[in-house]
Amino acid sequence: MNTYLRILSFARPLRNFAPKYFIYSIFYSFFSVFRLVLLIPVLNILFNTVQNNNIVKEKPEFEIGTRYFEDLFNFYLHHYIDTYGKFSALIFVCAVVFIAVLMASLFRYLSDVILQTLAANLYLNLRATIFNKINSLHIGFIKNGQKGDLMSRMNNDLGEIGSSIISSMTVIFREPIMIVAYFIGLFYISTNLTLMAILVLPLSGGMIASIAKRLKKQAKDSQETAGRITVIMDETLTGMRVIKAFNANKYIINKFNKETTRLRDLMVGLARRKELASPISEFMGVAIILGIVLYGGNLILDNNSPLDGATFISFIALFSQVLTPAKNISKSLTNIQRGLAAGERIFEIIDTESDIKEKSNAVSLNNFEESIEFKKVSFGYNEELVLKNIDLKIPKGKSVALVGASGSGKSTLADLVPRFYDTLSGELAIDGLPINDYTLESLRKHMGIVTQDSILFNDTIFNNIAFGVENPNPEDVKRAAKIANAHEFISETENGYDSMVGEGGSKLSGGQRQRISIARAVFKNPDILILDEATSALDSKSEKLVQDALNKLMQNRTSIVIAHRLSTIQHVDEILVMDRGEIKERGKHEELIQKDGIYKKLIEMQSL
Ligand SMILES: Nc1ncnc2c1ncn2[C@@H]1O[C@H](COP(=O)(O)OP(=O)(O)OP(=O)(O)O)[C@@H](O)[C@H]1O
Repeated sequence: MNTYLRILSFARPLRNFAPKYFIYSIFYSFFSVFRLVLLIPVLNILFNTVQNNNIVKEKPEFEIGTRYFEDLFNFYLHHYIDTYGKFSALIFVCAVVFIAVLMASLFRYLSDVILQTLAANLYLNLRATIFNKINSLHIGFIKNGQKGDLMSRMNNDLGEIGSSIISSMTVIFREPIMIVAYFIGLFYISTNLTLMAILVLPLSGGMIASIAKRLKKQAKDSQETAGRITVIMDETLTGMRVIKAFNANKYIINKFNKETTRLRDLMVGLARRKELASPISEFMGVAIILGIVLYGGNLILDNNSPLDGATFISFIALFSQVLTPAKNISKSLTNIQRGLAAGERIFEIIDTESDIKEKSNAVSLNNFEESIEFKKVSFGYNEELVLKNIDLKIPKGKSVALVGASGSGKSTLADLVPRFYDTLSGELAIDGLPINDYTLESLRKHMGIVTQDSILFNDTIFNNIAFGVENPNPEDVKRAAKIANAHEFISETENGYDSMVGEGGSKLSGGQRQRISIARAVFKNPDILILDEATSALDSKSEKLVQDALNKLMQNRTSIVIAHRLSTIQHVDEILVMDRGEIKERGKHEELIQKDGIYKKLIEMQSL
């Protein structure tokens, strides 16, 4: 129930919808019941059993209450019978029924529109909340949580909420009002019969509730399986080259089939239980009606009863209508379980706290003046330490290069500077103040990052360079592209700076992608540059262009370069040689060569 209310709370502001919806529903229910109660006079006319005690000779005085309307109706009915005959009276009653049906339809439409608007708002707010959350969470969350699983929650689970919770809202909110209205009508027709019917109704309700209860667990299992299927599809699409090259299609197809078969089984199990609800309520409904027919029939056959045939038939007609909303509710209760399970998976994301928290009294880093300093910094993603006791000072304007074997902790060290992760112990300070004391935005404002796999967004070249900046100056964008040796090839594309780069930059070559991401960093003009160098995948001409662009980018900036090709970093102010999370050697290129240690070995290995 809590989850349901929490999902609903996303349809804010409820006060815009609730009162109108409530009023329309009441009108809808009133006219729905009214058109059925009108069956009594219709039947009485047809069966020739119009009772004299109902005759109203004088047009009644207006007063608020059902009595007035009943008398007014009877007055006109008998007026028509007396003046124009029974068929005219029948036309009169049918006309009133027609108007009642029309009004019921109108109010139903109005209330449905309100509910759909509410549903659309709910979707909007829920989507925005998840997306904002994902944007505000720490990097580790995205790396740890599988991307496909997150996508599945945003797509499949949101869809599930739509098809179960939202579509059930009509039922949950309007049908109870309908049931109350029907019961008022039923009591109005016959108190005894209604009381008897009420006694048996909870029985079927209880049976349905017990079915619904078990559904949620199965629903959750099936959504998790659907999530895993999305992960496999995502991986297959991105990794198709590798799958084909390694002849792994069979392996991946088997893996996929295993999960889809499991999903099929879960869905069949779910359907078995869910589909039980309808027949049970159908069966119980007919059983109850039969009971009423026997009980009411007995009353009528006993001639002393105040109940007449026409009233009894109307009662049955009205009662059979109560069963429809009751059945709808029971069906929705089972449906809702799927939505609740989906809601819980979505709330898991919404409730995740970011590991990277900003202090309430955080200050803004307005200008970077002096240095970045690591003081005995240690860090690990889990128990195992990936960085151990790092001591490092990078004065403003200087550049350091991190070299070392794969997995030695180079990227991790660089990731600590923009606070993608927090240190485990020790202190990382900028201008003497721990970076945790600065606001995240002001801290990252000073940083530019060029990653190894240039990340481009499916947008124009222009927007990729001016990424995240509102109303950028086109001249600045062009200047950045020129510095990054990208202007020439951009000008040669069909639409120049307005050319789309394709998904992940797929319409560009590797070197072009890198130069665009370098242009992005140039455009941002950051004080601190973090460079995950990757020129190894490029041909020599492209590599020269990229390297030249990188060198221009690094000029006069404080840079941390993760170097894969040692030939490119010989000019930096300090080279740090990392090994299993520790800085084992440090100094300038020549010093390290003379030292004849790890660095020299690395150089020798690369020149082989
Ligand atoms: N998100 C993560 N969760 C858990 N462990 C991680 C994570 N990222 C990296 N590691 C581990 O931390 C260690 C250091 O990784 P890191 O990426 O910093 O090394 P690197 O020197 O940059 O390597 P490479 O040159 O291959 O990029 C590795 O053992 C790696 O397995």
